[in-house]
Amino acid sequence: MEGIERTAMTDTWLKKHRQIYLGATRHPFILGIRDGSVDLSSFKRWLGQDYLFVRAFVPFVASVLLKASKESDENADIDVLLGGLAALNDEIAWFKNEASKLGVALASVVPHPINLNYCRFLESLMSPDVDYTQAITAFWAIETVYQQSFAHCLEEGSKTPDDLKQTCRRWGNDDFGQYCRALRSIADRQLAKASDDVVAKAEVNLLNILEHEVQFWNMSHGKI
Ligand SMILES: Cc1ncc(CNC=O)c(N)n1
Repeated sequence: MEGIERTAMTDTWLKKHRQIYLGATRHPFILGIRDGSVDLSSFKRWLGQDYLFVRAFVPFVASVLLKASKESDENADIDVLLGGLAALNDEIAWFKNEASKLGVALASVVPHPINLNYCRFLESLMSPDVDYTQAITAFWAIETVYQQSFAHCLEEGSKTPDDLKQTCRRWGNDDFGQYCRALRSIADRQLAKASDDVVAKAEVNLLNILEHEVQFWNMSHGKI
């Protein structure tokens, strides 16, 4: 392998699965935010469900941190993951504040079956049988879908209403973009030294995540 640079795995996958990836990051719900046509009831439904998702995401991120501490020799990985947990702490406070502004009672939000399904998938990734490479790759994918989706709503030419801009900035800001790039480079480093079996599993997980994310956005319509 010496002297031969393997192309970054995530790059290969995003090219190979471009259409599915765009299905998750350019979903009609996001396009509706971007052009201002989204309705408030959809936004509120997404907010309530995503709050529940984020609460379930915390133990998943903790499990990735635990795997990093056991399986990675890089202290820097822990720093990145700890930053991720700190961001989730802010995020939960933001959800509570946003929900109270919009009159969404978080304590009485009933988790939708699509949400429960995604949370069950997260739980399966927390198993000790799932190694650090798979866990960090899944983590990168989940964060990146939100980063890319909301950054799209802030690009030149977008007509995102002012009151939705702060939501978009939460995931679409440059720091979050930098953080996602850090996760991506950890994932690529791990994938470059992983067995074919682990790489294959990580790719299947990526496809599952993209599908879960599409379903999650679909939920905002309230028709399913
Ligand atoms: C369904 C879903 N996917 C990804 C994220 C982004 N990560 C943490 O906030 C999220 N909030 N919700």
